[in-house]
Amino acid sequence: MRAKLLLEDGSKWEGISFGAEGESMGEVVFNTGMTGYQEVLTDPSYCGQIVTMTYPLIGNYGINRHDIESRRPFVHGFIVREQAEAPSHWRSERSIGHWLKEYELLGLAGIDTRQLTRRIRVHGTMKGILSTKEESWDALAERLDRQALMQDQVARVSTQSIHTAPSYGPRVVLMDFGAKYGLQRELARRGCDVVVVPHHTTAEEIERLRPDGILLSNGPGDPKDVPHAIRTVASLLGRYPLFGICLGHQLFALACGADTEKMKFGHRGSNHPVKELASGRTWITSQNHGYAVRNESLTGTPLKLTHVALNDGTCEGLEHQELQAFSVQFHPEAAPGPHDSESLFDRFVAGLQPDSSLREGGNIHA
Ligand SMILES: NC(=O)CC[C@H](N)C(=O)O
Repeated sequence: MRAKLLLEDGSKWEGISFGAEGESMGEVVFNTGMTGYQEVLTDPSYCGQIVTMTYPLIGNYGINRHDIESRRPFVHGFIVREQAEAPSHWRSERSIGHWLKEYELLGLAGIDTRQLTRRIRVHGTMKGILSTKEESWDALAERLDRQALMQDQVARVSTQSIHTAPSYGPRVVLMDFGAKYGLQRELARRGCDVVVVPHHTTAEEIERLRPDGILLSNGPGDPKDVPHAIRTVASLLGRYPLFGICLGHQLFALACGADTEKMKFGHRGSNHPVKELASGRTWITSQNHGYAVRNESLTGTPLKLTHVALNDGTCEGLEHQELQAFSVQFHPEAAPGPHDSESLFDRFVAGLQPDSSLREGGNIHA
């Protein structure tokens, strides 16, 4: 079956459908990872986006039950040069096409993804519509025109209710704006007592959970679309040690008086070089963001720039100069990607001071 993609700039792309049938609209972005497509598809930060992979062959090691990063894929469509119909890997359970169909997601293969990526790099990310329907480009253009990009992605992907992963270590409240499983995995590895809370949880509700620290998760969309979360972060500041990742980093910056802006085409891939300014060391990082904290907006705030992207000089990390709070724009949990920066979780957890009556082996009722 054929499938079409129409972009906001009027460019038309035709290829082969490999997922569900129907129609889907979203912001068309590209990811440069050579592997890790399953983690990309299930990263809730891609909610509302149609993702193009620049690597030409995707799906060759199939889909397995280990590499998912959330309860389901949240992308609005997937575009590849070539889809491997017969994956080969001992962990593989099915092909990417079968899996996309199960979740009623559209896939488009057989187009020149390099040309599409160059177009996005020149024009910036754009709205696009994918369709398997037999109809004119004009009809498609009309519907693309009428639909706006969504702004409520965080509410769509965040947990609906509080859930816990109890342990004896420091209690971390993970504010879920669309958290990847990797964040919980890293906290669990360090023995943390994790409480995951919905995006709209207030500072008072969080206080009642008696946390030792707060982790602000990654998540989709513009950080300014969740003003309630910015207010909550502002009132948690100084009361608990705080660590922000990706959207969490942007919310932390906004809560401290800095500003964010939309990037032309963002950073999405598994090999983005970032310089840690204190040591002069370069880390290779996993990234997925379309917004960034404006470096100039840091003037007059209590924030210090700690990490910069080597490709374009944009802000990749911040630290509060008086309070125990820091954040990074990239993904220290990787998944997919290199583990150069995972020590950031050690730094966060080492700075937490758990209630001593709850130490492992101790009598919690003493
Ligand atoms: N991965 C993320 O948390 C992304 C943050 C934000 N949605 C952005 O695109 O910049």
